[in-house]
Amino acid sequence: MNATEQKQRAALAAVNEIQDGMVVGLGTGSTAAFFIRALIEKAHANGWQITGVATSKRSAELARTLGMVVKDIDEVNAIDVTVDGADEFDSYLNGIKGGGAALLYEKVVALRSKKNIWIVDESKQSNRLGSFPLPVEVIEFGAQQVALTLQHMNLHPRFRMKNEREHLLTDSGHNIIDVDISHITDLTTLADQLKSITGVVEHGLFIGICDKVIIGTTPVQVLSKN
Ligand SMILES: O=C[C@H](O)[C@H](O)[C@H](O)COP(=O)(O)O
Repeated sequence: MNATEQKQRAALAAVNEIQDGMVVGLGTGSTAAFFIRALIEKAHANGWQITGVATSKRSAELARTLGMVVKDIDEVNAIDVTVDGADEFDSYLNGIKGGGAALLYEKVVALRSKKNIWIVDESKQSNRLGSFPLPVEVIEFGAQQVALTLQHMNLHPRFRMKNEREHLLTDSGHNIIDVDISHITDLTTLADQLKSITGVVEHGLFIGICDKVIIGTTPVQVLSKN
């Protein structure tokens, strides 16, 4: 079964975690898009009232186009569960996110959710995080200075590009600098160091946030936090 089929299977399995009346955090990316479509289909078929809280303009637009009520995070009292993809995860359910540049809103929503589920294909599983470049979201002003700091930290920074000349801009108008953390062993310390750099808004290390990973293999594998 290829990666796309696995993403679809994981997304379908995650829909089983949702009940009528829930406020659901909607992740971003190709796997999350499968989930949004499948959830809305089930909600329509069963007459469910589901409210979505989106982690990107893309996901909000997709959900609204398909008929879901999507609210801003500040308009809901609580988020029952968030279902999102991941770029890499390990056996502790820590991971790297932000391959689609949505890490900031994804983390804001995840940290306010009662439960976080990641839906993935098996290629995302890793013994040690760092094969996927870690996205660091930075404000545009002084972004080159932050890149220099990251260079001095030996993290081989590279700006995420929109095209040959322009930096990519996130939904918040920030830049993304991808860094190489494959040689770093203490990721908690690295996370703290990155957050302490003025100009850094957030990074894509999600440590201790995910409660459950659903891998769309046959049969589906579920990893839960102890
Ligand atoms: O910024 C994007 C997100 O973190 C995505 O959830 C992540 O990149 C996984 O995307 P996909 O499901 O397309 O592999």
